[in-house]
Amino acid sequence: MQVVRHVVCAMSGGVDSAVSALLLRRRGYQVTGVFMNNWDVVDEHGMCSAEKDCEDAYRVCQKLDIPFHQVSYVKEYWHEVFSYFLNEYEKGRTPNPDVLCNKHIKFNHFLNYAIDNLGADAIATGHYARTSHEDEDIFQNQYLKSSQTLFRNRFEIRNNVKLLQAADFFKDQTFFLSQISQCALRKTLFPLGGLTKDFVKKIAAEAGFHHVLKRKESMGICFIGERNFEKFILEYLEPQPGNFVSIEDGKILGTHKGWFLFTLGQRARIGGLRDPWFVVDKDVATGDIFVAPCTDHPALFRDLLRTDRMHWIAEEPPAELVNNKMMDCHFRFQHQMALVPCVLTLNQDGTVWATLVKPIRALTPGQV
Ligand SMILES: Nc1ncnc2c1ncn2[C@@H]1O[C@H](COP(=O)(O)OP(=O)(O)OP(=O)(O)O)[C@@H](O)[C@H]1O
Repeated sequence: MQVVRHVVCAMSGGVDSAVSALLLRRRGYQVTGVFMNNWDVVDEHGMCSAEKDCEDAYRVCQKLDIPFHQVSYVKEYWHEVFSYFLNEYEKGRTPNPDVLCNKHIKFNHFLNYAIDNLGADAIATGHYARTSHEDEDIFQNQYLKSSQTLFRNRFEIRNNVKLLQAADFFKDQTFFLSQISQCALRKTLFPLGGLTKDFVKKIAAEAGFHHVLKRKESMGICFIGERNFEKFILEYLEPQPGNFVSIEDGKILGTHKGWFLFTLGQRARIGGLRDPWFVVDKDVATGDIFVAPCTDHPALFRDLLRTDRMHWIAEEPPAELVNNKMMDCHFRFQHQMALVPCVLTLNQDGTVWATLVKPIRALTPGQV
C-alpha cells in the first residue's frame, strides 16, 4: 500500500476548496494548490470570471503558505465535454456537463497532471462526498473537538474503493462524481465529506478566508457559469424551427426555434397561448415538440427505464445483479434529493432496466 504524503488540491477560489486545502495542511500533508482554467470565452457581460477566481485561489495558497500553479484545459474541455454537450442537445437529449467535466477533466487530466508533473501521491477537491478508504470520520470527529489539532498522515491508497454519500445530505455531490473511475477514486481525497457546509464556512471564517466567503455559490454549467441558456446555445447551434404539438389531440399549437432549447417536463411558452403547456416528448426527425396541458399530466410520468451501458465504480457489475435481479437499490435523478427504491435487471449489452416503485416525473434521456 502506498502512503500518501503530497496532495495536490484543486482550488477554484471558492470556500470549499480553500477549506479542503486548509484541512489537508492541518493533517500534516504536503499540499500544493492548482487552479484550472477550462473556458476562456467571456460571458454575456464581457467578463472572464476565471481571472478573479484564479486570484482568489492564489490568495488562499499564499495565506496557507503552499505552492500555487495554474493549468489550462481549455482545449480538452472543448473536445471532451463541450462538443459532447452540443452533440447530445442536437440528438434531443439533455446532457449533464458537470458529470462529464468531473470524469474527463478533474479526475483524468488534472489527476494525471498532479501525479506526473507535480509529483503528487493523491489529489483532493472540495466536493461533498466520502470514500471508503479515508478514515475521515475519525479525523473529522476529532477536528470538531479542536480546530487547531494537527493530524498525522494516515491515508493509504487501497483497492476497491467505494464512493459514499456525504454527511451533509443536502450538499452531497456524489451524483456529479458518478462517472469517475475506480483508478481515480483510489487517488482522491474529499476532505469535506464528513462536514456540513455551515461548519465549513465557520472554519473559513476562523481561518480569515474572508474573500472566499464573500463569493457567490457557483451556479450554472461547470466552468462556464450562469448564462441565458437560449442565447448561449444559439451561439453554437443553428436554429431548427419546428412545431409544438398537443399530445392530447395532435393539434399544432405554435412554433419553436429548436428542440434543443427544451427539456422534458419544462414549461413551454407558446406564443399567443395564455395557459401553460409542458414538454412530454420530442421528435428530432420532424422537429415536433409534444406538449401536455398540465404539469402533472400522466404522459410526463414513468416507472420503468433502460439505462445506457452502466459505469460501475467499485465492482464490475455486482455479482448479485449478474445472477439475479438487484432488489435493494435506490434511484436518484437530476440531483433531486428524493431517492426512489427500485429493482435492477442487467441486460447482456451492459445496459440495465430499472423498475421504480413509483412513477417519476420527466425522466429525461441524457441525464444520469
Ligand atoms: N477552476 C477550478 N480550478 C481548480 N479546481 C476547481 C475549479 N473549479 C472547481 N474545482 C474543484 O472542484 C470542486 C467542486 O467544484 P464546484 O464547482 O462544485 O464548486 P463548489 O462546490 O462551489 O466549491 P468551491 O467552494 O471550492 O468553489 C471544488 O471544490 C474544487 O476542488
